[in-house]
Amino acid sequence: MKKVGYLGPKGTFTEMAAKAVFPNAEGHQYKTIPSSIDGVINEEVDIAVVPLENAIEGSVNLTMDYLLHNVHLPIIGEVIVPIRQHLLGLQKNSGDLEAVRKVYSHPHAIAQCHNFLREQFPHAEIEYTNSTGEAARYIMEHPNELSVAIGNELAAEEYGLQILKHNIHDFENNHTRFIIVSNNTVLTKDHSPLYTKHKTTLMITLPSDYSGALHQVLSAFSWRKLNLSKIESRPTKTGLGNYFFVIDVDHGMDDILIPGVIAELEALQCSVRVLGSYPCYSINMNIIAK
Ligand SMILES: O=C(O)C(=O)C[C@]1(C(=O)O)C=C[C@@H](O)C=C1
Repeated sequence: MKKVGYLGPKGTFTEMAAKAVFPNAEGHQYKTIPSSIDGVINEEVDIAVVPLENAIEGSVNLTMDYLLHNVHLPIIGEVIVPIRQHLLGLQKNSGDLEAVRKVYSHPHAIAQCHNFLREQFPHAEIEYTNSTGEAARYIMEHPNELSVAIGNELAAEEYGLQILKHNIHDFENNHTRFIIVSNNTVLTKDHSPLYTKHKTTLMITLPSDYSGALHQVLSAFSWRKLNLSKIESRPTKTGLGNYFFVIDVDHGMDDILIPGVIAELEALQCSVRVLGSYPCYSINMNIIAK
């Protein structure tokens, strides 16, 4: 049986993502995103599932930078999960939300609910936790505090909390994209009925800063009619203004088009690292509810 590592404790969105794609795997919970990735490097687990991008908050830079700078681990899959943030608390505190002193959650969950928090709890303190699951567990463990958490319905169930308010995220179309990394596993379109398409992610470093450099890079994709679904620049961490580009191509690795792009970019003196070519899965609320 495969072992899958993810951000714990029980009741995180990452657990939802991992269980949707690997329903029969043995789950291992880690305290942070880097430690779940290290779990694969240290061979404690076969696979790690980590968040990479949220529709409201943007990229999870911690994940991106850890994969770019700290480890060499291929991306073997992607899963997109709808994110429904709820206000969670103990039943005994449910009657008096005005009395709430502190709101606990993961920084991204807090950021997804900024407007709600400003309107409903203008004077409450925000306490950041390593995950939404950790916030929910904290509320359960501290019944005498006048505190609430932001998290999902799995966490409410796991820690015996009540959903005090449903769907408190500020924008309806809230989704998070998780990536799956592994050294010993290859996923295919047949792995799961949630399959949608294949993608390839490339990390490209330009040789130097000259006019039209990025245009040349992009034209290698455009004349081959390769659609890009994301382009992002991240600091190389070698000095101000030094960046590389991370580009998602809506196309799996093949024998002609992607190798052609790579050869063309290398001829332009760019360096290219393939971060992964992988199947994408997408889940809906009905699957989560099961
Ligand atoms: O705290 C969790 O539940 C997580 O799985 C982390 C995380 C994130 O890092 O963005 C995942 C999905 C949501 O966007 C909020 C938090």
